[in-house]
Amino acid sequence: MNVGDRHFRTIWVNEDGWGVDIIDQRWLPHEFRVETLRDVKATATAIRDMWVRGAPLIGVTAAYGMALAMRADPSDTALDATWERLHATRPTAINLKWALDGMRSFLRPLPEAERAAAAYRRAGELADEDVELNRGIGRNGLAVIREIAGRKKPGEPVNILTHCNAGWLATVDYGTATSPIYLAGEENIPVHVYVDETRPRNQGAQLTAWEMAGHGVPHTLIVDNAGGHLMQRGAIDMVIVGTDRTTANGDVCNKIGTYLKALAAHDNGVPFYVALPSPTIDWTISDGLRDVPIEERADEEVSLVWGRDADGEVRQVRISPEATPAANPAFDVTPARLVTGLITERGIAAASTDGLKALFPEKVAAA
Ligand SMILES: CSC[C@@H](O)[C@@H](O)C(=O)COP(=O)(O)O
Repeated sequence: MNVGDRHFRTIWVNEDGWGVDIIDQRWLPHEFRVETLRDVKATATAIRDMWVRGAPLIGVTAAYGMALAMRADPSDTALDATWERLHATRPTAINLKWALDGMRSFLRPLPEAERAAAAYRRAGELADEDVELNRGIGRNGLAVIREIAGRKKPGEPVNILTHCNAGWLATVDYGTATSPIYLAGEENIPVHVYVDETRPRNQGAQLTAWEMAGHGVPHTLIVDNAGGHLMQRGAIDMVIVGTDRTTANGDVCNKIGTYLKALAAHDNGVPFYVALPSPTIDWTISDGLRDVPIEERADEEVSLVWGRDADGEVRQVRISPEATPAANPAFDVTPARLVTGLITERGIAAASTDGLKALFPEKVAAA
C-alpha cells in the first residue's frame, strides 16, 4: 500500500541484492523507519521483538531468514538450526511453522550450492502469494460489505469494528481484515472503521489507525472496552478481525480481547467475521482452547507504554506502580460457535469442520 505517494510492501530484498528490508513497526505511527536484516540473529530479533508482526508477515520474514541463513551456510545443519531458532521466536501464529516447514522441505533436496539462490526465489514467491491471497480475501469480504451497504440509506457508511492490526502491515500487502475495507474504498462504498486501541501494545491505535489515516478511510479510535457499548446502540454493522491460528473446526485464535468482542457481537446480533489466508489454518488440531499455544509476553508491555511527548521525542512511560506485577497473555481463542464466517481466499466458510472442508477438501485429506 502507499506511504505518501510511494508504494511499499512490508518486506523486500535490499538493493544490495541480499539484505532483507523491513518496515520497523515499533516506531509507527510516529516515525517511518526501514531496517535491513542481514542474518538469522537479526531476523529472530525482528520477529520476537515485533519489529515485524502479524501472522502472514511473520511467516514471510521467517522464509527470508532461511534465505539469509543459506547464504551464510547452506548445510543441512544450518537448515535445521535455522528452523529451530526462528520457530522459537513466537509460538502462536501457525504461519511461522508453515513457512519454515515449506522452506526446509523445498531446500533439503537441493545441492548446497543452489540453496541460497533458491531460498531467495522461494521466499519471494511466498511474499507474492501472500499478496494474492489477501486480494482474494478482499474480493470475498467485499461481498459482505456490499450486501450491508445495500440495506443502508444512500451515503450512510457501513460501520466496521476491527481489533489489533490485521492490515497491510501485518501481511506483505493489503492485509486480511483490511483488504475488503480497502476494496470497498476503491468501489466508493462508504465505510467507517472503529479501531480498537488493542492494549497492551496498541496495534490498533498505532498501526491500524495509521493505515486508515494514510489511505483516507474514515475511522474512529476507541478504547478496547467501548466495543460492547457501541454494539448495544446499533453503531456497529459488522466486526472483521484477523487470526494467528484457526483450527480445523473453526476455532479462532487472535489478539487478546478478540473473544470479548465476539461475545458482545453474539449478544447483540452483530455479524462477526474472521479474515484469513489458508496458511493460517492449522489442519492438525480441532480444539483451539486445548491445543493452541498462547504466547505470554513480557509484563513491561502492560506496565509501560510508548508514545510521542510534547517535544516530539518517542519515549516509554510507566503507567502502573513499580511493585505491581502484570500478566500479559497475547492471544485468546474465540470458539467457532461465535464466528459468523471465515473469509478466505476461496470464499466464505462456515466456522466448522464441514465448512472448512467444503472449501479446502485437499487440505483436510492431507492432514
Ligand atoms: C493478518 S494478521 C492476523 C493476526 O496476526 C493479527 O490479528 C494479530 O493478532 C497480530 O498480533 P501481533 O502480536 O501484533 O503479531
